[in-house]
Amino acid sequence: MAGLHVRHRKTVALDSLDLDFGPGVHGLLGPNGAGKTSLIRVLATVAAPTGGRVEMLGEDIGDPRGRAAVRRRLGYLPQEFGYYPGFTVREFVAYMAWLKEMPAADTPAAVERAVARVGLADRIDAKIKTLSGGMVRRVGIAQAIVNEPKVLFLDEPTAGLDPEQRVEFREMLRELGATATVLVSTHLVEDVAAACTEVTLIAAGRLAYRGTPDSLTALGTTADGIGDNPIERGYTAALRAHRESAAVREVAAR
Ligand SMILES: Nc1ncnc2c1ncn2[C@@H]1O[C@H](COP(=O)(O)OP(=O)(O)OP(=O)(O)O)[C@@H](O)[C@H]1O
Repeated sequence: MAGLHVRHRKTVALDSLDLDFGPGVHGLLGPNGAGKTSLIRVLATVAAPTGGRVEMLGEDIGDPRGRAAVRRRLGYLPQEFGYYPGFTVREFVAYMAWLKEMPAADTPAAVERAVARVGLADRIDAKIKTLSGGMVRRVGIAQAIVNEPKVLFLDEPTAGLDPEQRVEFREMLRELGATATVLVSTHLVEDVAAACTEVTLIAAGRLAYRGTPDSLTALGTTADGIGDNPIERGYTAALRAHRESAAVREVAAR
């Protein structure tokens, strides 16, 4: 993507962002209001940017035909996902497969595979309204992966999962990252350390840091950050360094 700009009324959520994501699992980190959801919504083609260009899977998503082609190969779990409480898990995931224009003949097996992958095979015919919050989150992940997407966007996917499910989820992320580009927004720095191949940190709509989880951890052992473990210290140190250089640039521009 190049020069990506998103504005919500007077708030600039993304400020001329230039980024590329290759195969693997990318952790998207940043403080509240950094612009993570705004970025994911544009990449998932549910919101149009106010400026800039995004190319994905060889298509320009600013073009309706490119967007339609990408949507069939894309998976998206929104931060808050809407579902029909009276639907069963099977019905809901099948409905999402239909929206993604999957061939009807492939859908039943694909639904069962996706639901099994998130550990809900035994609840596939339960109504969603009877599931716990963490299980509903897993239904959200199942609908995102039902079409075996080449690009997958997950906005806070581990919110509401219990510790055991989070560990299982990280394992699934690593598997998904072997064949797809996965972008995961999270506040849980330890999820990033465990499952991501690359970390992108944004702050106030700009790129603040990019590197591997190991390089962020290394930063936490040498730089002056705060946190309970090296990667958390790396995160806070990178954020601080970015804010200091942004302040210097602002003074210089006056
Ligand atoms: N619909 C909206 N109307 C007005 N302002 C918005 C809207 N959506 C987002 N914003 C603003 O845009 C900025 C970026 O928000 P965004 O939700 O993308 O951040 P985030 O990094 O996902 O935050 P969080 O970690 O809290 O989920 C924030 O200042 C937010 O207040």
